[in-house]
Amino acid sequence: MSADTFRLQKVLETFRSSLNENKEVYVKYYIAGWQELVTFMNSLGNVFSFISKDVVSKIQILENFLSGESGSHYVTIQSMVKYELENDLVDLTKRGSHPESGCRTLLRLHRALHWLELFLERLRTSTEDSKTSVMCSEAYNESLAQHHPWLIRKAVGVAFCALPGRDTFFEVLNAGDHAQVVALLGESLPLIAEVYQITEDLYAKNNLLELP
Ligand SMILES: CCCCCCCC/C=C\CCCCCCCC(=O)N[C@@H](COP(=O)(O)O)[C@H](O)/C=C/CCCCCCCCCCCCC
Repeated sequence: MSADTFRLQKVLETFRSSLNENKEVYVKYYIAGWQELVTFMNSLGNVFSFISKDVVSKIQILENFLSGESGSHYVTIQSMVKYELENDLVDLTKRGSHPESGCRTLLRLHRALHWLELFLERLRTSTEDSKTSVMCSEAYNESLAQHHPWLIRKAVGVAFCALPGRDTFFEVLNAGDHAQVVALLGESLPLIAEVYQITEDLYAKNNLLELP
């Protein structure tokens, strides 16, 4: 199996590594989790490339901060928020001199993490008759869609129609038979939910949930 092969287990491991004992979220592992998900999306075909390009560009912005001269402030989401707010590095109400701050970039991924949580929970509890496209779009409408303009929502709707059926989807997750995938999803979801909630609370406390 090549290093580029997607495995659900790797997603679980990266999100597990992203939390420390103080419940801080490591940016390095958070973006590594997203990188794994991009690998998965790329394996589904070119119709998803406009989505993966957007995720990759956001991962790149955060990687640049991490490896830059202020990298030590970007080790955790908590330290990033503190540093950027204390140094006026975030456009809070309209886009200005900091259109690609770490806080606003991570917020886009954070909203997408909510979609992932809702989708994976549907997948975990799905039956043979369930359609991935329906599960995906229901999760999307309950989360990310509220933040996307009409044109993006339409393009996303088209992409959902190209999703493989449930059986193929389970195979691509590369985690064994259906029962094993369901078990691993059951293990992964609380971790993803915890990372999501910690970030949500931090952003809410600092009034960062609507960054332009
Ligand atoms: C455990 C694995 C099983 C499931 C694997 C799913 C893999 C999903 C990988 C990525 C999910 C998509 C993440 C999308 C991030 C979107 C961030 C965003 O909202 N960007 C928009 C706003 O950015 P700014 O303009 O403000 O910088 C941007 O405009 C959006 C562009 C593209 C559309 C994104 C739509 C996302 C739809 C939901 C994902 C569908 C993936 C289906 C694959 C199963």
